[in-house]
Formats: sequence, C-alpha cells, structure tokens
Amino acid sequence: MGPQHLDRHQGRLRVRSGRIARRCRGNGVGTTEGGLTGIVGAREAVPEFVLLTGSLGSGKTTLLCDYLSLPESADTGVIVNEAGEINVDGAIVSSGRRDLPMTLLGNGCVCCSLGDDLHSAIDELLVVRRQSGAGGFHRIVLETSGLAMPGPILRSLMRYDWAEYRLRIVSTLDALAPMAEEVTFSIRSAQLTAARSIVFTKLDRAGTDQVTAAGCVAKQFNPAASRIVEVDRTARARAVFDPKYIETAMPLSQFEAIAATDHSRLGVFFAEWPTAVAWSDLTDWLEDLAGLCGDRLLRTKGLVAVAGASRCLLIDGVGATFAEPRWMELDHSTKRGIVIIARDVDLPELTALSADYPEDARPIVKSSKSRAA
Ligand SMILES: Nc1nc2c(ncn2[C@@H]2O[C@H](COP(=O)(O)OP(=O)(O)OP(=O)(O)O)[C@@H](O)[C@H]2O)c(=O)[nH]1
Repeated sequence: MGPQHLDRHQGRLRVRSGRIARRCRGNGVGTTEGGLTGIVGAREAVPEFVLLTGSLGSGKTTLLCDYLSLPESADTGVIVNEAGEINVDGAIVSSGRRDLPMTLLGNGCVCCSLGDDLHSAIDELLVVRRQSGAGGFHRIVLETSGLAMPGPILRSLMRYDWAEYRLRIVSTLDALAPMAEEVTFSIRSAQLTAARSIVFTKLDRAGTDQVTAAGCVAKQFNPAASRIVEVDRTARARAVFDPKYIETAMPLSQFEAIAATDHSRLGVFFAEWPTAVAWSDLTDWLEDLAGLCGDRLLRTKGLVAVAGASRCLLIDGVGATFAEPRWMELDHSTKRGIVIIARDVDLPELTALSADYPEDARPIVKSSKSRAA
C-alpha cells in the first residue's frame, strides 16, 4: 500500500483498512488493560511456533538438523518449505529420523504461494500428532525457503486459529557472506529485521574480521534483535531453540544508543510522543505509517504510554503486520517510544506524516543518523 492509498479524513491522513485499530479494539485495548496476549512475545511453557528464515544457503537446514539431533527436541514438529521442485531440505531433515513429525510445503516459496497450504500443513501436523497419542508439541519449526519474505507468512499465521502457540522469528546470517547483494537486498533486509534473534552460522570457517563484519551487518539491519554467536553448533542450536537461552526482555533502552546506520538504504528511526497518547491517535498513526511506507516498512517495535492506562503497550510489527499489543508493567525510567526500521524512507517523509496530528498526539521522529550527527 503506498501513499496514493491514503485519503484525507478530518484533516489528517488515514489508511483505509483500519486493520490495526480493528484488531486491537476487538481485544479490549483502550477500555481494559486485562487479557491481552500478543502472538509475538515471550512466555515460558507456552508452545512456540518458530519461523526459521534466512538467505539461501545461510545454514537454516543445518541448524535445524543440529537441533533435531538433541534429546530436548523430542516434542518438535517440523514444516519444511522449499522454492524448488524437489524438497531437498525436507529429505535432509527427515533423513535418519523416521519418527520425526514433519510436513512438507511444496508448491514453491511459501510467501508467494500461501493460499491455504500453510494452514493445511499445520493442521496435518497437529492431526497426525493427536492421532499418535504423543501429546502436544513444545514447538513447531517452519523452515522457509531462502527466498521467502516473512511478512506474508506472518500475516497468514495470524489468520490461523492459534489457541496456544506463540510466534518467534529467527534468522540465520552467514558469517562468510553477510552482505546482501542488490538483487536480494529487500528479501535479506526483511528477513533480518523481522527476526527476534539473528543466528550467526559458519563461524568455524570465519576469521575474526568476518565475524566483526557480520556483527555490523546484523546490528545495521536489526539493532533490536538478540545475536547468537556460538561457534559450537550444538551450543548454537540450543541457544536458538531452548527457551532457557531465549531473551525475554526487549532491550528498548538500547535503542537510544543505536549507532547511526551507515547503510544508504536502511533507516532506523525513533518516534516519541511528548505525553501519553490517546489510543485512537496511536492506532491512526501506526496505520498511517504502514500506509505511507508500504513494503518499505520492515520492523516496528516499542513501548508507548497510552492515555488513561497505568501500563505501557508493547507495539510489535513486522512489515505492515502488527501483533496484538500487550500491556507491559514497567517502571518510569524505562524509555518509551517506537523504533522503526525502514528501507528507502527518509526522515522528512516520516515527519510530514505526523504534521496534521494535534500537537499532543504528534510524535517527534528522529533518525539514528541525525541523532548521531
Ligand atoms: N562449515 C560450516 N558449514 C555450514 C554451517 N552451516 C551450514 N553450512 C553448510 O552450508 C551449506 C548450506 O547450508 P544449509 O543448511 O543447506 O543452508 P540453508 O539455509 O538451509 O539453504 P537453502 O535451504 O538452500 O536456503 C551446506 O553445505 C552446509 O553444510 C556451519 O556452521 N559451518
């Protein structure tokens, strides 16, 4: 959706879909602080759906196989998607694991051919598991094709009836080849910025300079993600999939310290409201942001004080898809605001977006470049 889809309404920009507001209001945000759960978020003992993404050949299958070799992976279900005609990855993952609960998602790259296929694959996995009498999964891992954009997959997953699973996105990053080529830039940037954790692979073959360079790339694309840098492959697999190792706190305080990104096409911005913002103004602004940026919007994450509420809302979006906001109990010293990571967007565009909002509902938007300047 581009700027042409915005229309003027009551003196301010609005996106027609009303997508965010509908989803949130339906869950009582703005009227009550209770009962909200986000599908992106962390909670112990809740089964997980892990979306394993990362560029072609960056080590997704290897990482998954390493994990499936560990005893603690026993209650894991797997869905493998491959863009090619034959599902090589599926064959590798299932090789030597006859009892592995796994479904294959053929038909090309999952993000382009979603239809009902992904939902059917999940259904199939769950039905077979139920019939086996083995009890529920602790986690389901979807290994996407290296060409998959996470946004459409996430949107499809959010349409699925998840009673109990929470979603986590993990992206592999090849330490030997971390830089995105022009042709894969938009895919790579979407994968890395969507991730809650970025896992460095091929560290056994990478020199110190390469690891440092990969670290810079990870930070540049997604300063908010946790970085898993483990040379030992078993330790790496554990760090990725075992909840004991997974960070639960969002390090928002780090966002203020984000160094200027030197990638010419990537921007990291910070939007801060001068005071607690009305719920309707917040959702309007987020919708306007999604409408303005379209697929250039890669990641939105932050904590916002909402007028009339004692707690803060966790805002968590990948592309233009937003998880249900979750209330967070925070002390007053915790920084409030929203970090926006976008491709080919500049500060004046974002500043103009807010111009028609009343002063108390208008966020001040800064770019990490201008902050560092
Ligand atoms: N030395 C080394 N090789 C690795 C590591 N991880 C992956 N590889 C190798 O890198 C190649 C690609 O790894 P895969 O796991 O197939 O990568 P992928 O991301 O699943 O690939 P696609 O599904 O084609 O996107 C294989 O030859 C792996 O053996 C690692 O940590 N160290």
